[in-house]
Order: sequence, then structure tokens, then C-alpha cells
Amino acid sequence: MNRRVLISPSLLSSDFGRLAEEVRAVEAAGADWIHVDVMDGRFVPNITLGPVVVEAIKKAASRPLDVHLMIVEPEKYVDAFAKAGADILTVHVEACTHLHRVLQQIRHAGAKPAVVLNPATPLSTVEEVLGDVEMVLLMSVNPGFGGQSFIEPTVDKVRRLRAMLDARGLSTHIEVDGGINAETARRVVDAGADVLVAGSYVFGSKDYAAAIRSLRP
Ligand SMILES: O=C(CO)[C@@H](O)[C@H](O)COP(=O)(O)O
Ligand SMILES: [Fe+2]
Repeated sequence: MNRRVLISPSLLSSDFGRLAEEVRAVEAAGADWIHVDVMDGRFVPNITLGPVVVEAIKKAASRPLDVHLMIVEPEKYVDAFAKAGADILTVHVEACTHLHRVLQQIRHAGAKPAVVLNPATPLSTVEEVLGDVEMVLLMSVNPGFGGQSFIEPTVDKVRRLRAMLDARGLSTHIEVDGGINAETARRVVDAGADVLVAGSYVFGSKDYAAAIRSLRP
């Protein structure tokens, strides 16, 4: 089946001193969504930004904000991020004691719920909530930093997840995040992914439009 592939550039590799300009530049270059990485220094060994900055990004953006929460106890903050303008709110299965409840909370807050798995976390951990999410994000690096190398077994994990979704008649998005470039993009899309996050590949290039174009099949 031919799915439209969405590109979600990760602002983590953008120039934070010119955040609004960077958002407008990737949108003009063809970005479908804007990926925002929220890190708390606890779930991952890095700290980035909170709801105030998401609110500022929202003012500059016209495309949906795809907010990736790499934080412990996400239930404490999902309402604030939804209010700040997150359109898609993605929580780590490893950070949620009551995953189903958090996904419901996200929907009630007015955002689209999504769940994300670290590279070593098996697909079985999200099997029971596949009907409750708009998207499953598979990390293809260990979260915390941009510019890392793609972890190979992700390709097969995408394939197995797409088969699980097909078997349930679900057309849920599969997003892949980490080490995406023109070559890894092609392989994960062939395996069934339809949303690609790319940070250093897009923001590290001189021509954002050419980089985004090269990620599409
Ligand atoms: O969530 C994360 C990192 O934890 C990502 O969204 C990165 O920002 C991806 O960066 P690249 O691997 O594309 O440079
Ligand atoms: Fe991310």
C-alpha cells in the first residue's frame, strides 16, 4: 500500500537563537509537521525546553506540532503542553505506569495521543493500546541527543509493527526518529513507516528543501 510520507524536522538541531525563523524556513521547505523534543534531564541525560517555548513555537508555526515528551511522570505536564499548542503529544511507554490513563488524558486535553518505544523496548508493551493512539513512534537511536547513528534492527521492528496494525485493520501512523537520512528513510518507509523525524540531516544541510525532498520516496 502506498502511504503519503510525512516529514517532521526536529528542531533539536536547529539554531535555538533563531527558533521562529527556523520553523518558518522548514515549513517553506516542505515540512509537514514540526517535531519538538522535550527532555527533562531525568528520563534522558539532556534538558531542552518546556511549555513556554512550545507556545512560542506554536506562534511561528502553521503546521502541526509533533511534541515528543522524553520526561518522567508525563501525566503531570500533558495538560500544559496541550494548552501550549501541541497537536500530537507522544509519551514514552517506559515513563508511564498507567499508559492507558495518560493516553486518555492527552485526548481529553485536546491533543492527539501517541506512544513511543525506546530501541530495546519490545512491541508487546503497546499491543493493548494500539486502538487508542494516532501514532506509534519507534526510536531508532537511544533518546537524548541529535546526530546519532541509526540502530539497524529498527527496520524489522517497523515491519512487525505495520503487520500488527494491518492485522487489526488499523491505519495508525508509524513514525521513526533518530539517524534518518535519505538512505535510512527509504528503508523504514519500505518497511511501513509513514512519518519521518529528521534533525541533523535537515538542519545540517545548506538547502532544507532539497534535504526534505530527498527523504520522500
Ligand atoms: O528525539 C530525538 C533524540 O532523542 C530526536 O528527535 C533527534 O532530534 C533526532 O535527531 P537526528 O538523529 O535526526 O539528528
Ligand atoms: Fe524526537
